[in-house]
Amino acid sequence: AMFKTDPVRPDAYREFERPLPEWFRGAALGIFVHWGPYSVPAWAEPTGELGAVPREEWYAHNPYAEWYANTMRIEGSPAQMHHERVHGGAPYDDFLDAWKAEDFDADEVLAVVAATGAGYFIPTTKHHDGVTLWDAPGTDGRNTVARGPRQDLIGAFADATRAAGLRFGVYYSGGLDWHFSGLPPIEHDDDPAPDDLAYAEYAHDHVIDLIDRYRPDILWGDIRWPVAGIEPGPKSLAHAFQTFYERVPDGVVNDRWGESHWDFRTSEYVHGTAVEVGEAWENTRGIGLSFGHNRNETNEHLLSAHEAVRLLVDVVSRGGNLLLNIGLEASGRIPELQRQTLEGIGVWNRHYGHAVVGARPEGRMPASDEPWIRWTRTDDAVHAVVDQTGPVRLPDPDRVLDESTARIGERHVTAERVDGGILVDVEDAVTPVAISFRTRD
Ligand SMILES: C[C@@H]1N[C@H](CNC(=O)c2cc3ccccc3[nH]2)[C@@H](O)[C@H](O)[C@@H]1O
Repeated sequence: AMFKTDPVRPDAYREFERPLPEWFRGAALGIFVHWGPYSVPAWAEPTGELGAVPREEWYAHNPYAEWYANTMRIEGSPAQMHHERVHGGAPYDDFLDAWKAEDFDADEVLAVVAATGAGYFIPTTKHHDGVTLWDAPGTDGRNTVARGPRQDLIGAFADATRAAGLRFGVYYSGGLDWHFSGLPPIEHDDDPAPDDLAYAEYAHDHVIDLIDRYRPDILWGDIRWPVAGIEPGPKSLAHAFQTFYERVPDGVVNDRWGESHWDFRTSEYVHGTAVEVGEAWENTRGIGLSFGHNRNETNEHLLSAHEAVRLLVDVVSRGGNLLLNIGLEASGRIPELQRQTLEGIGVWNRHYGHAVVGARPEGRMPASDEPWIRWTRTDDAVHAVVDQTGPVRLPDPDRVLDESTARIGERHVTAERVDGGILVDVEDAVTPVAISFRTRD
């Protein structure tokens, strides 16, 4: 199947296993960017979230606007009708030439990203349409240096990310490349994907080039790796991982490189129970229903800042990171609705980031979500994040904590033990509220 099953770790890849670097484990939040020729039409049906849409509907009504090159080729799909009506059925590559990135300023994007409190930033370098955002080997000019933006967008992002003091990652679509493979549109989960050695070596050379030129801290593969590239050989995936860890000793790779190796697991929209255990995992999603910008998305489709913060706190309380995606407009601007959510996350993190950045699970999961509460732990403190104000009764935490040290942000608050719990008076605060206690063990 095209999507990852539960990858096994062949012996040939065991040499790459290592402890998860603290910089990744404690990061809490990463920001993704999907940006490509698909950002010109920026059109998809806001069908629903991955996991909530029946699989038989998914491909012809794909809410992922970055799948436009596939959806527009499906007979009778609304995207095909849209493409005929609005773009006269023109070749997809016309969008590469129409993509000007005229308002793009990498430092401006990274200023918004850094203000969220995120610890890392990952742009797409090649999505499923095969267009590379740098002058990648073998692309024969089908890239953003030779055409469209006429700029090494990955280099610009890498420099701006480092200048902003964040870790830098690269997303690479290993499992799908509709241009290279020339296959018919995908309409079912198990439709074929490029698996031959020629493609595996082509993709290997791209990953090596990204490592050599941008020294990414994260290799974020997608879908999977071509099977022919898993086998030993001069251009095998093992060679790429070897090169990566030599150049970036505290680098990490995700779990979408086929049956090979991973430093951290990933889930997408739907929380994957098999994946979300321990502390080496990440949940990714768009701010809306799509990763690529979709002009059809309105407020109702997007996470508000409040909803995004609750998701962030929930993920961190269970040991993971949240990788939240921005779909940039073709111009290079951040869509206004998405910017509002990002700014709201930043406001919250300025108040309560101490409860999530560098935090670990506190070791209990709430029985229910009424009232909603999530616990985290940092070096010498325990944090109860609640989503209400007024008198709040915290269920008795297993850890012995000193209720006399209760704080909300910098402010000391009164907390008293009442039958089997701790009563805290939460006055006007930014919700959700992190109530912090010193531990006394
Ligand atoms: C970030 C997102 N990834 C999609 C491919 N998804 C997977 O390979 C995938 C989904 C998923 C869900 C649970 C566990 C593993 C998974 N892999 C792409 O098809 C989207 O365009 C977008 O780039």
